[in-house]
Amino acid sequence: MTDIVTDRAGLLLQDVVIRHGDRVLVALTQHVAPGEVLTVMGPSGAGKSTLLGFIGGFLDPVFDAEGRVIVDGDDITDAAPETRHAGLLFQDPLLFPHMSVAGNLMFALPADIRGHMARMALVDEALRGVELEGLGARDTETLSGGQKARVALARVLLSRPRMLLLDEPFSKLDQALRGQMRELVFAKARESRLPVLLVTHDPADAQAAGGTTITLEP
Ligand SMILES: Nc1ncnc2c1ncn2[C@@H]1O[C@H](COP(=O)(O)OP(=O)(O)OP(=O)(O)O)[C@@H](O)[C@H]1O
Repeated sequence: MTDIVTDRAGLLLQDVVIRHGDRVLVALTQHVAPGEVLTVMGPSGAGKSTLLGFIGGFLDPVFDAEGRVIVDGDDITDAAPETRHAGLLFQDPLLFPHMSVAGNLMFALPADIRGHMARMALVDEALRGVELEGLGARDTETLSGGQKARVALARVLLSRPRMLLLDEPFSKLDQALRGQMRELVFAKARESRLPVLLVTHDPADAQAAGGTTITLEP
């Protein structure tokens, strides 16, 4: 066991080992401070998405996992996925099609925020936060790739996450958009003091993230 203080803020992965049969895919202990990024790199099949699945609570049962996932001192290792409050972003923005931007964002708002006006105000604020002010009424199908990525980010932030788990979220964007989007995501994480785990194949993402980078072995 690694001797680590578990009550500090941020995301702590303590003595995590993930196996598939006899193969050890992941073996690590890492702490990600609020607002900081841990970048996970490594070749295809190394286990990057598997690690995200373990943290988010959606690890396929073909894997054996041990170790603890601790967020702001709370041990969530055995918690149901929906109670972990992980904000997930993937390559694909996964927006609900043929629904307005505001409709997509409304879905993410916690149920304890009541009243249409209060909910709309939060949606509008979230849209301003990702520089999409005034686009609430648009059908998501009519948005550009970069705009869809911003809506996906706004939706995740509205869900009041305790951490961000990002699986190659910039890889479908072209070079210029990719740079803008990663700056926006990292800025929002710092602003909201969210620890971030970023899976990527792009060393430029790791460099822009500025935190620790680990490389999983094939
Ligand atoms: N449901 C599953 N059943 C069996 N093997 C699986 C399953 N999911 C993943 N694997 C295997 O586990 C290993 C790790 O997969 P994982 O998706 O975590 O890799 P990755 O590093 O994210 O790869 P990529 O960069 O291609 O996304 C791979 O060998 C993969 O084939």
